[in-house]
Amino acid sequence: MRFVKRIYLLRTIGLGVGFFCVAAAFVQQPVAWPLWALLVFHGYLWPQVARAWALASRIPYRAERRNLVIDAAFGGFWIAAMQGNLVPSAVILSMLSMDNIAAGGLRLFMRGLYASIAACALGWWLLDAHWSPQSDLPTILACLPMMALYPLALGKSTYEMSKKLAERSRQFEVVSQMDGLTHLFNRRYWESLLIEEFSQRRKAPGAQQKESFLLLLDLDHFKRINDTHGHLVGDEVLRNFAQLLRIHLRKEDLIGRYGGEEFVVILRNIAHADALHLSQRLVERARASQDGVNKLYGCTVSAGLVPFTSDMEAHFVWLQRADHAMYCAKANGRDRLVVWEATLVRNAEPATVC
Ligand SMILES: Nc1nc2c(ncn2[C@@H]2O[C@H](COP(=O)(O)OP(=O)(O)OP(=O)(O)O)[C@@H](O)[C@H]2O)c(=O)[nH]1
Repeated sequence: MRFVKRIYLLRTIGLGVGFFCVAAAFVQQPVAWPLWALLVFHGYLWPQVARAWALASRIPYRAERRNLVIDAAFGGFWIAAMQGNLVPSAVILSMLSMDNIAAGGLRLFMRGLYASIAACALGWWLLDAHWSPQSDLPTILACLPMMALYPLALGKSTYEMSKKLAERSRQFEVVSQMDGLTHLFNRRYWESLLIEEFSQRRKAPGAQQKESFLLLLDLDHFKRINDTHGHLVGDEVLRNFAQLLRIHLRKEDLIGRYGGEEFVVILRNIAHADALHLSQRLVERARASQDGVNKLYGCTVSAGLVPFTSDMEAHFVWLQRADHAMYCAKANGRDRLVVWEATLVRNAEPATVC
């Protein structure tokens, strides 16, 4: 529909001023009234007819491409009717080509060209035309508005469209990075941020004064929320917890939903004591959010915190350590923070201390 609207505007301008090119050639070499009538129809009625026809069809975009080929055929016919009057013929051909290549690339351009050649040959034969390429001064002058106005209109319309496309693709990019429920970063995108942070830290370990931490948070007994209150409330808890993270973390922290009821945060460029304090505060805030607007329906959170250390060979080691620390928090009774350290040994018995 938008394509039809765009072409309608361009066609109205193009044919409105193009009328004068052909009309001037008809004055230079007089023609019979049916050709004048056809010219008036093409110049001022055809844009309306083409739009209505395209909009009434099942696939307006395809119908409009067909209309563009008809435009090209009209162009070819006018060249024959003007007996090859050189300046208006060249202007019409170049404007039509520009139109078709802009609207449908080389393929539409070639289809338009064939249609122009066929209609020109048919017109030449029907009208028994004679090659008469001279253009007098009034004809040349009548072509000037077309040469000046139409490329401007087409350029403006193409610019507007590419601006819209750039905006759309930016929106798509943002949407593709987000988790639909919580509007935090989704796992795929967040993991790419983790890889980036990891490689920056590996490349230049001393570049930042402070450290980077990975924090993994998992809601406790979340299944119970779903089982007791239903999935809609479960979703609400996930959204509320995401909001809690947004409120209490810093703007440089990269927060993602890792999956289900698991959340991950990269705490960038932060002192050890601050990372610890921030993470501990999140656990306490979750515990305190049992009612109020952002309530968690009794859910607490278990968290694992891991500093970046240069002995990690890959980003997933960082993740594994965070998972390990979080698992220890669960195993130690949940609702707590565990900071990873090398002595932390995963125990086979979930109930025992890590
Ligand atoms: N409402 C809702 N539930 C989800 C979503 N994603 C995962 N879940 C549920 O989250 C629950 C996770 O359950 P478990 O893995 O047993 O974890 P838990 O109950 O939190 O237990 P612990 O982690 O051991 O404390 C499952 O019931 C999933 O169906 C979601 O997007 N919305």
